[in-house]
Amino acid sequence: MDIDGHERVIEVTGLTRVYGAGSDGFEAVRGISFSVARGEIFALLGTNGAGKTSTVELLEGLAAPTGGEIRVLGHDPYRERAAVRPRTGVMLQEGGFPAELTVAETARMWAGCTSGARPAAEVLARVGLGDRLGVRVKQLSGGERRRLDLALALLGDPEVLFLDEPTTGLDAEGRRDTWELVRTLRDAGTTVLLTTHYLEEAEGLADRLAILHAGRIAAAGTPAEVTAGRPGRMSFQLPEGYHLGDLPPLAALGVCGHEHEGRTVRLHTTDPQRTAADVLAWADRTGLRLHALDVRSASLEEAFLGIAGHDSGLGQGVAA
Ligand SMILES: Nc1ncnc2c1ncn2[C@@H]1O[C@H](COP(=O)(O)OP(=O)(O)OP(=O)(O)O)[C@@H](O)[C@H]1O
Repeated sequence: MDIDGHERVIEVTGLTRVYGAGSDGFEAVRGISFSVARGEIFALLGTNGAGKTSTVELLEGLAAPTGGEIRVLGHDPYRERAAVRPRTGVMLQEGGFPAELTVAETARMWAGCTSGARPAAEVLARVGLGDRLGVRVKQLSGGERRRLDLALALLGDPEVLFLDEPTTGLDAEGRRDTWELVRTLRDAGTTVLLTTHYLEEAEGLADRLAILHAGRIAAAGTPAEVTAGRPGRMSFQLPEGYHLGDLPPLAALGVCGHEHEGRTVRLHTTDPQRTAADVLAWADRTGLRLHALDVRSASLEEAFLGIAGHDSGLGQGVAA
């Protein structure tokens, strides 16, 4: 089956995963369905404990689902692991490699277990570890370890790449380099499924995404589809002596919610252009200059908070 003419490389239907049994059982994944086309970057986004890792482990064939069905490259990744594994690359959250081995030794060891492995030095250079070949794993920084994990996932030149929080622990530059590499892989036809806490990462990188919340998909689509119809935001500082009540009636400005903290006013609006035009016209009429002026359409962050609530614990402003 196709998505807009592209082959579906990952198909998930009614997937459930229950930990434990009987009345003590906990349903971490509660009947989710989605598919990923060849050459697409698909992000699974969610709060802590939403079920991202539980889902990805099933896609990787590390455990059998409690219910539902998974097809990766047309096969059941658990029952037909031998058919799927050589064509997929997996970057787990914790690589757990022997601390005493060097970067080059680790990659060579891994290459020995990987069918059709690329030369280790080439792959390490690709993730920016070309000058760290002789360094022991225990001496690597957290970010360098994530890059080593990524290199190992790439050794077999996989058709499908699973990345579980690939940029956690990376600094802004390392994160951008990883995004660039993931885009290059996608452009060369690799299908990438990644999990992330970082909204900017999903927004900037993913062709499509699903927001998981409490084991269910709360929203899915392209970043633009997921944010469509969500309120945008206008914020500014009112000059000394002015109050929110001095503005025209908020409902008449298209405002559907607001916050006022100190001198800063934040308006939530379904029509940012109209709200901005009306507020600026009011400021002109009144002879005011509004400082720290900012108008923006709904971001994935707003969509996410709308779904998951304000205690989401998600990373924000990553690349700042
Ligand atoms: N082995 C297990 N036994 C029991 N419960 C588990 C087990 N593994 C995960 N869970 C629970 O399942 C739920 C989903 O966990 P999961 O690790 O899939 O979430 P996640 O979205 O990846 O979260 P995070 O972002 O924190 O990694 C959580 O409530 C977690 O406590």
